[in-house]
Amino acid sequence: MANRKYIVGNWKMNGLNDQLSDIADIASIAANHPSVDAAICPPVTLIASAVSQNAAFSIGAQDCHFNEKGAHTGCVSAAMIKQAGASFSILGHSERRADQHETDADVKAKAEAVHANGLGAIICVGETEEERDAGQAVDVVCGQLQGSFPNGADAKWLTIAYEPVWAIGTGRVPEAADVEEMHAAIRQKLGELMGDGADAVRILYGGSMNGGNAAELLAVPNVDGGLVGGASLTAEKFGPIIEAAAAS
Ligand SMILES: O=C(CO)COP(=O)(O)O
Repeated sequence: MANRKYIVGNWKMNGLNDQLSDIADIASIAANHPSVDAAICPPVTLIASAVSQNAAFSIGAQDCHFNEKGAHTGCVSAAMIKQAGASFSILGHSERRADQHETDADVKAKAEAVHANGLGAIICVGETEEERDAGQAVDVVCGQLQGSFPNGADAKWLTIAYEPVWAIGTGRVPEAADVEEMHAAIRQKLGELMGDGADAVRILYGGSMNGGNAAELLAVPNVDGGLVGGASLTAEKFGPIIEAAAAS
């Protein structure tokens, strides 16, 4: 049976208090499409307000530290994002792997930390353009998945997001056949890593998804949803993606 579609907006470093109304607008579109799981990950500063204003809508974080507490200036723990009201966190986004030198081992530890706090995790993987051109895309992504894979993984709390680095924020989207190949490879790798439960783990596609291409991407086998950046910032842009998921 196909998995329920999961459409997640990653606001990255965008959003001041004024944009809380966009989250409310997105939450009401989501409420009209109960067959789809939708969520927004605003900056950590907006999590508590977004949760208190939209009780029935899922709000996530974009990262957290793997340690419970301590001398980590500027970081937040899994317990902190939970207390703010987040129900899950994106982890290992390529922007963090690149800018913050996050390793697979860091991402694995973060996933185990969020799970220990009763939160869900979306682990991001994806190849660079150089890696794709060199024919290494599947090996790189499966290697990241293996290295980042948490102990105790279960579809109840774990989601994978395939985000080709070269498709993020560029308007470039891979061919459907390439998305299909990668998602099938991720599904197979999940099978090796966790056995029977692998089919229920949702695998999202991310990278320049928008209202115009969502239907085609969401129709690809093993694409169980989307992780959306730029097109998640307003209800006008994000709504059509939720609608495409509902129609898929
Ligand atoms: O990185 C992404 C989501 O995490 C994708 O970003 P864009 O949708 O802006 O390409």
